[in-house]
Amino acid sequence: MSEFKSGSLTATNIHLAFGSNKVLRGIDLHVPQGTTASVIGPSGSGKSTLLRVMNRLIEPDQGDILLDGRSVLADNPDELRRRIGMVFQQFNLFPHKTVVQNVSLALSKIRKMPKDQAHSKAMEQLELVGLKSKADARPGNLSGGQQQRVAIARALAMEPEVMFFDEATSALDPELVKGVLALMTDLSKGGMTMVVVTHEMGFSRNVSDTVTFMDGGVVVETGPPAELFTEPKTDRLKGFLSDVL
Ligand SMILES: Nc1ncnc2c1ncn2[C@@H]1O[C@H](COP(=O)(O)OP(=O)(O)OP(=O)(O)O)[C@@H](O)[C@H]1O
Repeated sequence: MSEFKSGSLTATNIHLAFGSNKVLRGIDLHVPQGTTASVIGPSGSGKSTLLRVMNRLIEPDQGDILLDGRSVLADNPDELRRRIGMVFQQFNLFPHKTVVQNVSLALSKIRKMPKDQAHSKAMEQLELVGLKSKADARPGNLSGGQQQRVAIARALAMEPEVMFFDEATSALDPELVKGVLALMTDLSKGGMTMVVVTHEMGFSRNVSDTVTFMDGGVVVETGPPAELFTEPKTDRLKGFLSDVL
């Protein structure tokens, strides 16, 4: 998997409040092209909100977001969301469409690709995630792990420059987590630029290039996994790791 279009992603001094709840308080995150950044931290620390701000599902109160060094805040948010693929905890597949239709729909509707072309592109993506044989099934007849792989195929079909994963394995039964993490690992090794919010410390430690530990809406520590996991500098990270490892 080395054919990805890929860009660098930078967020600088991001602030966001929901009413009086200051959820993001000056976040900086730099994800060089072709690398994987994992974002870890306790529940409520602002990780999911940060992803949503970076693809402009939510507008920041302050700060900038740059793709390939250029600010995207003035662009049409729909255009940005085409450049950043997102995979959520819930797969949000259309239950009454087939698997291949779920993948091809956005290609024909948003990319305006002719239907037969969208279908072959969708089949290619399903092959990539190991689910070509399920093309004509309904999502409800697939396991949760397979459904999540369809959601990943759907995002990849749009040829994003960056992929966001927001707790992509949290809703899965433990035995299904492995397959999805293996696919994410393949994407990472294949050179996709990725931001992965995760509770999977094994992925964060063994696959990501950098780890960012958030707590209370700020970045407490960031660096290579070997550093953060073996020599945490702050009591907050030490405490978090002793709880989760
Ligand atoms: N749409 C919203 N409106 C109001 N408050 C929100 C909204 N979304 C998130 N919040 C609040 O923002 C804070 C951070 O939430 P967020 O989901 O970003 O945390 P998280 O680190 O991803 O947590 P988790 O690991 O549990 O998913 C929480 O206090 C949450 O209640």
